[in-house]
This record gives sequence, structure tokens and C-alpha cells, in this order.
Amino acid sequence: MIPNVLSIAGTDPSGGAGVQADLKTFSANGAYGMSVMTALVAQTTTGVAEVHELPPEFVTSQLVTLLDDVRVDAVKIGMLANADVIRAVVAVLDRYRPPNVVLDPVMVAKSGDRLLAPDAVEVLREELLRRVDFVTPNLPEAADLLGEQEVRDADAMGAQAERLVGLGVKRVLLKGGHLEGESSVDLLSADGGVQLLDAPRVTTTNDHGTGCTLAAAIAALRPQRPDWSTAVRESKDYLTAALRAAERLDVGRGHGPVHHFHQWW
Ligand SMILES: Nc1ncnc2c1ncn2[C@@H]1O[C@H](COP(=O)(O)OP(=O)(O)OP(=O)(O)O)[C@@H](O)[C@H]1O
Ligand SMILES: Cc1ncc(CO)c(N)n1
Repeated sequence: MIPNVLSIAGTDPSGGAGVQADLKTFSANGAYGMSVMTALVAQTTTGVAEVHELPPEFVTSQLVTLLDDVRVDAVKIGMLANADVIRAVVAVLDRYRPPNVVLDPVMVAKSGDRLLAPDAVEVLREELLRRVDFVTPNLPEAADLLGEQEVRDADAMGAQAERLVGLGVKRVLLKGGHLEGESSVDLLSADGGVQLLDAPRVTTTNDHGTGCTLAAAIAALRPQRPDWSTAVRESKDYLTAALRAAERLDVGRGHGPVHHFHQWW
């Protein structure tokens, strides 16, 4: 059976990040994609112009309407914008208890624009983290969640991943995309084991939405794979392929998108 996978996130009209990236990733990874918006964002490859946060009651309405009808096999949560939207999502998770919830704790866009209100970080840490099955912070997000300095090497990443588990998180992929080096290394801490996941660093300026893509692929693949570790490894390989395929795109003048492909012909 094809899994039904839901994205709860903000939008990107240029199609590189947010809900748009998630839906493309779901399709390319064999899932049926659905979406609930938290914020409409006027953004493109060069940055964010304006954010229109949706009323939390309307986020709830979208979720309840959907979940009353459709079985959901996995959820990817991205941009949540503010504390009230986080609380709305928390209430719905408690009521419907969907499986395989993956949280990308989006805080700041690659352009430097904030996508989560500073006072919402605490609500995310205290109320949402322990309710999800998997979290995918980048290094600045992990530091912010822990109230610590950003780390710069694999040993320190391992220690931070452990402390994130201490916050009640079940499984963590700490993403090292912000580090320099020939490979792009992430650290997976899941189900009692710690693993370094390595991939060749692709030289490209098309790196907008890499975090969204990775978390969405994990949500799409988890219901189709025997465990988290297999789903994450394949998701990382999918992201590397999508970064490489971006070479054939010509989208915008800034940080371009990655390319999601699934050729049926
Ligand atoms: N140039 C690259 N080549 C290969 N993998 C990359 C590259 N840049 C990032 N990655 C990988 O992409 C994933 C996302 O990493 P990153 O730390 O950039 O997340 P992010 O900051 O949340 O992304 P974004 O906010 O742009 O969506 C990680 O698996 C990282 O290792
Ligand atoms: C809507 C949205 N979510 C996440 C990101 C992070 O890349 C972004 N730029 N926009």
C-alpha cells in the first residue's frame, strides 16, 4: 500500500523549500503527499520578502478536517512560525497520535531570515520535542535548542546529540551541512546506536531546501522501510542525487533549489 504522508509547513513560491519541496520529495519517494500550511511566505532563491502567519485556529481546522477523513502513515513538520501554531499542532498530535512524526525544527532560512519567533524556541523544546519520533536539527538549531554554542566537529556533535536525547527526543539526525570539508557528515542517534552518515559534498549553489528535502524523504521512506536507520541512509542518498540533478536546473539568481525527479517513462 502506498503510504499517506503529511507535510505541516510554510510555503515557498519558488518551489525549493517548505511544503512545495516536501510534496515533490514525497512523490519522488513513493508516497502519497498531503499538506497543511502554517504560514504563507513570500520567498524565492534570494531570500524572504514577507511572512503571512496563518491563524492557529485555521491550522487546527486544516489538520482536523484532513485527519478526520484520511489515514496518515507519516508526518513531516517544518516551519511552525510561532508559539501558538506549535501549541495547535501539539494538541492535534495528542488527539490523533499519527505514527512516524519527523520534525525539522526550522528556525532561520539560508538567507538569514527568521522563520520561527525567538520566544517560540522554548515552546518547541518543552512541548513538541518529546511528542515526535524523529528530529533533524542543523548545527545552529541544535545549539539553540540546547542553549549552547554551535559545535564544529563529529565528537562534539555526538555529545550534543546525546544531550538532545536528554531533552526527551527519541531519535536525532544532527545535520552537518554547515561544516566545511570534502564530505557532508550527519550524525544519527537512534534506537540505542550512534552512526556517522557520510555523503560526498556536492559543489553547488543549489542548496536551498536541503533540510526540508531530507526530513521529507525520511517521513516518506520510514513506512516503506524496516527501520529508521535504513530510511535515513536512503534519504541522504536521495538528497545527494537531488543536489547533483540540480545542475540541470535554471531557477533564480540566489541559492537555487535541488531537483526531485521520478521518471515513469
Ligand atoms: N553541498 C552539499 N553536498 C552534499 N550534502 C549536503 C550539502 N549541503 C548540505 N548537505 C546535506 O543536506 C542536509 C541538510 O543539511 P543542512 O545542515 O544544510 O540543513 P538545513 O540548514 O536545515 O537546510 P535548509 O535550511 O537549507 O533547508 C544534510 O544531510 C547535509 O549533510
Ligand atoms: C517555508 C520554509 N520552510 C523551511 C525553510 C528552510 O530552508 C524555508 N526557507 N522556507
